[in-house]
Amino acid sequence: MQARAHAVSQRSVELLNARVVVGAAIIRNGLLLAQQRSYPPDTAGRWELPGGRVEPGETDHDAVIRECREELGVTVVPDTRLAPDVPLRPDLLLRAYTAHLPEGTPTPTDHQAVRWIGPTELDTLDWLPADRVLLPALHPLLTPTPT
Ligand SMILES: Nc1nc2c([nH]c(=O)n2[C@H]2C[C@H](O)[C@@H](COP(=O)(O)OP(=O)(O)OP(=O)(O)O)O2)c(=O)[nH]1
Repeated sequence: MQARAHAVSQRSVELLNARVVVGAAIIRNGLLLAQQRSYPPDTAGRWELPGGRVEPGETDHDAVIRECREELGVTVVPDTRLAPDVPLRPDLLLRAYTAHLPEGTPTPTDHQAVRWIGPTELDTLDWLPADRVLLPALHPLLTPTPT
């Protein structure tokens, strides 16, 4: 029991010191923008939210805006936290924010592709494992496209 308590508290300490990767859940017209990684080889082809590591001294919101400018060439407006943080490694957390895009067309700079995803496609993409944890929080934000 003591060993387990030690392991749990050790993990809490690690997570307190963890770096944050922000992910932007950009929603427009009831669709979510997903992007497909092109590197490294073990994750190439899998889907994720736009985003990346928060730099020292930077706020989460600033990091969302910077990463989306770098990766998509557009200026998003971050809104609220989407869900609890998802641990990626002992020293890294994924923190997702909802965001909106007042104008512009996202164009990938270093990803294979970007796609606007509706509610019926959401579960079918080959998401990175941490992003899969976010899918239940994303579903209520998406609306079916009228046929
Ligand atoms: N951006 C982003 N990264 C994610 C998501 N889910 C997930 O597991 N990751 C992982 C992949 C990477 O190991 C790490 C972030 O890497 P990154 O390549 O996007 O971030 P970065 O631009 O700051 O990193 P780098 O290229 O400078 O190494 O987080 C996600 O939804 N968005």
